[in-house]
Amino acid sequence: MLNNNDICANDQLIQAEVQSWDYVLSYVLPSCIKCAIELGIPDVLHKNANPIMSLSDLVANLPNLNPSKASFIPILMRILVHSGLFNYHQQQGDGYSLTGVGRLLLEDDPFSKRSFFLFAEHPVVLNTTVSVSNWLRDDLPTAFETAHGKSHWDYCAEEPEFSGFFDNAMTSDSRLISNLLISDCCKGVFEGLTSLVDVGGGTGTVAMAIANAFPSLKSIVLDLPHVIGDRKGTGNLEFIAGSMFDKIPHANAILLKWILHNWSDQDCVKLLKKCKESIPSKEKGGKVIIIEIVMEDNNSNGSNLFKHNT
Ligand SMILES: C[S@@+](CC[C@H](N)C(=O)[O-])C[C@H]1O[C@@H](n2cnc3c(N)ncnc32)[C@H](O)[C@@H]1O
Ligand SMILES: COc1cc(O)c2c(=O)c(O)c(-c3ccc(O)c(O)c3)oc2c1
Repeated sequence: MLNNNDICANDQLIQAEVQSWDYVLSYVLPSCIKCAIELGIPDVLHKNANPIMSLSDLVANLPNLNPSKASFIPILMRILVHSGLFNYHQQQGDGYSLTGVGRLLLEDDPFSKRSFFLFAEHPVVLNTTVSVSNWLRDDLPTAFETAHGKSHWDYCAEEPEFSGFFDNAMTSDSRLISNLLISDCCKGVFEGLTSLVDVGGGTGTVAMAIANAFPSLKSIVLDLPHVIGDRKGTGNLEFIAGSMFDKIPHANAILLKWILHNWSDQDCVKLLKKCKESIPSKEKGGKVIIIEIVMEDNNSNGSNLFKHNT
């Protein structure tokens, strides 16, 4: 048993205590970001900070803030300043402005990540994340099924409100990535292709950018019927509703952006075999282009575990 003097001298314990508060309170920041977005703070700052906006002007311009809650805004702003989303300018007469990452919370920024923040804090997602330990104890394939009784995709087909949040989140990421894909650093991948299927291509943001950048390349978006809806292509862009596990249209190339990570290894093998059936051989120019977030394997322990199991 440690006495008080031992605790005082135990640097490791003090450090662990500090670190544990970081973990315990880590739920605060995402909920503050959601709150700021829903109150319209980033957009109000963007329109009115010239170059900074005072707290009283900010509070007066928030469209749906109940006046009785105005005194809570400084603490919200303090958390968001501390986290690097807003700047606080003390020398220039007390005021706020947006930082570079804060700009990504704007509704109309071309690379806005707003929808991803709102999706990540959606109650359906939060209920999934708190179900992980139950999922590890039951025999269902995903934590989503443990929490909601059906797969994420079946749920989306039945719940247009949640499906909209998900599709908007994916679209927000695709805007930045599609600009990158057609830029000098990546466009070589598409040169010489005459057709491409964006499998699970969602609302078509990436396929549309590729179709515009390469007029002689036909871009096809394949996704589930509730995502394609009544989207119609134009010119060299086509939308097809269907399941990638049934049939993938024939093309020179297939794009899989953020698809494989959603599926088990067995399903990925099934899907990649379907892809192979739909493209020419490698020698004849066929290719599958995969875009995923890759974790670096610097201290190998975690990912080696996975390698042993698969
Ligand atoms: C993580 S999202 C990625 C969307 C898009 N590729 C992107 O990066 O923004 C996965 C997509 O796969 C689609 N999807 C899921 N199951 C599918 C299936 N069986 N056939 C076709 N698309 C499917 C979903 O509707 C969703 O649009
Ligand atoms: C880079 O961040 C990503 C990328 C993705 O492709 C997905 C994704 O596909 C996904 O289903 C989900 C997801 C997470 C929790 C849920 O409860 C849920 O219904 C869906 O999150 C993602 C996050």
